[in-house]
Amino acid sequence: EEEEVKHSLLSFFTKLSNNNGPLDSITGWNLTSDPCKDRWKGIICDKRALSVKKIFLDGLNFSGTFDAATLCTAKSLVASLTVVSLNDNNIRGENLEEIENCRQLEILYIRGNQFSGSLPNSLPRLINLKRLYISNNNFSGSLPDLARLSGLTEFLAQNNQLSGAIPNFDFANFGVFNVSYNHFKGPIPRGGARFPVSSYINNPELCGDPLPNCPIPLAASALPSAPGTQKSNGGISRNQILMFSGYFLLGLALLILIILRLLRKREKIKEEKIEAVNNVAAVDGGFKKPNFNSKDDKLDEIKSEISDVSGESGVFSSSLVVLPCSDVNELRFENLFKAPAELLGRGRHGSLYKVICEDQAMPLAVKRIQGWIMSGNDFMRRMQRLDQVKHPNVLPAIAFYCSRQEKLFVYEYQKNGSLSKLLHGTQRGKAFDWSSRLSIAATIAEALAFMHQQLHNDGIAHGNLKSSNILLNKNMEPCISEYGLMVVGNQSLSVNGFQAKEETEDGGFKADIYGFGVILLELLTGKMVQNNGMDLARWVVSVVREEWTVEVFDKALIQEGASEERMVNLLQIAVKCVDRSPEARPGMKQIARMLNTIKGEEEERSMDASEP
Ligand SMILES: Nc1ncnc2c1ncn2[C@@H]1O[C@H](COP(=O)(O)OP(=O)(O)OP(=O)(O)O)[C@@H](O)[C@H]1O
Repeated sequence: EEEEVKHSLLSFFTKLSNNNGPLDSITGWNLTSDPCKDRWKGIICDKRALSVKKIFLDGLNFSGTFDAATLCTAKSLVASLTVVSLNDNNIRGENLEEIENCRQLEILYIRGNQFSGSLPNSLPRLINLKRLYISNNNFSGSLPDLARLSGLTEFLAQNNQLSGAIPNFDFANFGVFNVSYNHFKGPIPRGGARFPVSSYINNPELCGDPLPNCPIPLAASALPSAPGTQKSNGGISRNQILMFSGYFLLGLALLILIILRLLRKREKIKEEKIEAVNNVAAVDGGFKKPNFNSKDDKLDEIKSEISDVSGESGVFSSSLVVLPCSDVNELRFENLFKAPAELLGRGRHGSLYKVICEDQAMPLAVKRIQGWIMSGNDFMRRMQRLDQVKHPNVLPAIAFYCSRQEKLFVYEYQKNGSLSKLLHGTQRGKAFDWSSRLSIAATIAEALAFMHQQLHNDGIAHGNLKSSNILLNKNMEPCISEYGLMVVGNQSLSVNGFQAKEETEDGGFKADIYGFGVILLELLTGKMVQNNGMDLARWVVSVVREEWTVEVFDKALIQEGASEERMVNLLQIAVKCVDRSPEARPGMKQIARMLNTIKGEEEERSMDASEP
């Protein structure tokens, strides 16, 4: 039997590698060794090293064929094989119908290959299948009835040529689902609206929630009219009359709503004027008063955008507050708005502009947040408190502005970009080695622990911690930016793994821990974050649970020879930070301590290595 398994694996690999290429360079795959005991590359066996459980050959440049007939023949192999993962190669398919013989298969990942033609009709007979990734191939034709697979929880099929209807999946079971960029048509089955539009886009004939409604089929209007819907003498049926009166009433209601909104807007502008005057009064004690005399109405992009919302420019000028210890020359509101501004990003919570003021030595970054509901006095108190707590690795605001509808925050522009850019930007590939990553993680942890400790009683957490908010200063040291710009009970409740239902006093702080955990995962995996890091966290946790821990790490780190032991230690901290339950997440002080221990060990090792 063992021989049979070996033969079957070897012929499978030979076909995968097209009789050349990687197979030659992958040592150990031969008839004289044992796939489990001799740990063939890409093979994972059960704990007693008796049977092959998983085949994991992602990104190895295979350009041959996936022959399901060779893989799924040896009896003892098909009885134990649960995972086949061949993502990101250049493989085509052969005898795919035979896949049904690999009946224990739970995971089939063949994303990012050259598969074409129809999906095997036998797929729904893989009754243990839980995850199927076939995205970024050239599969065409309609999907087999995958809805029969009651255990299927993840299905990624984007970027193929698939057509026909989406099977009637029980979406309640799904954690991940994407069929975008295909040719699917017809209505999205019930429950499909659980997933965002991006899971369905670019299927021109697909319709229904969350996409626009499906057109009413023409056939229905061509049907003979039922009794009671007879046309009247004038040619219009009773139903049509009812429908038109419905439209008329709806139109009327809309008109009334618009008038009401306009009236309310006028009222708000009035209130805002009053509040702005109050704001100026409130800042006398703690802050430098702005030097202002603007009545200019030739404002640039930001100003006009803001004016759209407020309708009045002078109101804003009066409440720009410049913080005392900032390094800027007299910062005047009118100069800020006259200066050329470049939109750097429009995030979930606001927009960020780079502004170059003539009278300032350095460019500024201006963050604009809308819809933050907080009274002028509370806001001023918050900013005053934030200004009292300083840490060299937390970027302070230089100035801010507050109105009822929006807040502006002015920072020094950091030309070295963010941690997110460093990890995922065009510079990716430039050495960003393990010890630098570890050092950045430890520095952020210390800074965040300090801020949490100082501001705990004030209830001011960061609220939106993520790698794009970790900026690199001129010495390439990490600085936490935008601390305290999101408020618990407001925007932050739905972000960073912190759901409204879990609201507690410590909510914002626990959300920061989650955000920090996601940053650690980004540093370890090199992977991009989507969906507030929940996808990355879920993926890492599932891989770790499947005992593939090493597979999560960034290939650059593995190639560099980074210490697996310390990476695993860091991963363990990250996994604790992204625990679904906020109470189970450790505190920042404890995290900083653990990180410093790992960093200390790393430094000791490099000192040992450099000693003669
Ligand atoms: N002071 C700064 N100097 C230089 N770049 C900055 C500065 N602050 C932010 N950035 C960068 O500008 C880009 C846009 O910032 P923005 O804050 O709008 O994005 P975001 O953090 O993804 O969104 P949000 O905070 O609304 O969730 C990001 O890449 C960010 O790293």
